[in-house]
Amino acid sequence: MPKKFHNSTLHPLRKIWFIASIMISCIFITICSLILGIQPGVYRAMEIKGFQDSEFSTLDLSDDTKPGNNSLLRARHGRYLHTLVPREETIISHAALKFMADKHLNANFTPVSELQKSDHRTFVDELNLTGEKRGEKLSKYPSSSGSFKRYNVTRRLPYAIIIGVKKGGTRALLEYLRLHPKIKATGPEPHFFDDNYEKGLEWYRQQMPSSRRDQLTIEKTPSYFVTKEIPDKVYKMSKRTKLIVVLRDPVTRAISDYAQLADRRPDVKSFVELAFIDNRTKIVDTSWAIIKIGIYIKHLVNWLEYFPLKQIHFVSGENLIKDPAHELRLVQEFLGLEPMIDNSYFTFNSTKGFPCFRKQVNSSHIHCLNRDKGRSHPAIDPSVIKRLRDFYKPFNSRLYQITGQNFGWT
Ligand SMILES: Nc1ncnc2c1ncn2[C@@H]1O[C@H](COP(=O)(O)OS(=O)(=O)O)[C@@H](OP(=O)(O)O)[C@H]1O
Repeated sequence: MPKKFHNSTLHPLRKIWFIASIMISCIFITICSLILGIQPGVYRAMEIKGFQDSEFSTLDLSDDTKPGNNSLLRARHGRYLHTLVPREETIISHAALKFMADKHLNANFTPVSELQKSDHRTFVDELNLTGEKRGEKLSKYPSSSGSFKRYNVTRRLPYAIIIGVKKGGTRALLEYLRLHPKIKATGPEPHFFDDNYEKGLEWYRQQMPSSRRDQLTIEKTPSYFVTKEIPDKVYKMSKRTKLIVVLRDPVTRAISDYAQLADRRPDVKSFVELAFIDNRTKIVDTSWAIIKIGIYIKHLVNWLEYFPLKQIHFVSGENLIKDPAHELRLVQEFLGLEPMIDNSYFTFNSTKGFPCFRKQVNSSHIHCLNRDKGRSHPAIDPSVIKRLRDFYKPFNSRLYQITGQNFGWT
């Protein structure tokens, strides 16, 4: 098996769509299709990956980039290979450089258009992904050595999405994740896949915050989880998208959702009137959205048609309040990040009844979510609560079974 290095530091060239790809018997460097403006596929010695398939999700194109004086690697073993070493700020992975040096290999250039003419095989599953546009502005950040290196700062389609659930604690989770230096998160919910889909992926990308190439972009729109058509749409954007769902006891969730509704529409009917088809028989009205959202397993099944379970991370909404650092550790792990958000960021605010947090670990300034998070709930008769708990029980059991996670709702 050839050993693969994913080179996330190569610097592609303007005009001439060069590829940075090295294949010398055991080294194979891949690069993202977007950079080249060509479909993912295998082009002789190089592999072009789809946008999200490649961590290299930036377009490092700048107007002043020109081919440098280095030249393409030409393999000695009958196979040719291509890479680019255009200018001094172009960095090839150390592994590749060392290998080249060890083998006394030279560099050279070959336009991608030429490579495309030669044998080409397309990966079917990564077609038509769009992502970042060419020619985005480059920003400068000081490197650790004190000199300036070019880092591509641009807006990127999300690497992970908090897809639900409404009133689960999604805002808290997003704000906590924002504390991680490798995470960039949206502010408002973009509602791309439900309300703005016709605007296209470029519109969606524009809703994202700018990020460096070593940062992950995350958005949250809790309505995604319960909308049937959305898994397909997310899959079409990228089947690699990581999905996060914050789940909270469906009965408390329903009451929380109702409390918000009643805040906005004081003339709304009582919870009991809406929750049951008939108050006397106490048949639960499953057509009421506030009830329907809580049948989590039903919605999850739609996602599982497109995404494997291991690509979906479930956060316990209750634990997120009780022990945010623990839940955050699991999420950071899931995202493949070094765990940096720990206990030292959180402090429990007993007046609010929720954790609040500091944005910098040493800061004395504490932030809490605003007043529409953690609002007081209307008092609901215990018999109503019991009836709803009984209603959700079989669905919850199935959820525990499928996810392998017991959320402990009774
Ligand atoms: N730190 C902190 N501060 C305040 N609130 C917190 C926090 N952590 C979790 N929660 C719970 O988040 C619930 C709101 O969930 P969402 O943010 O998903 O709501 S929304 O769907 O975006 O409207 C919100 O629901 P309510 O208590 O019913 O308001 C809270 O229970």
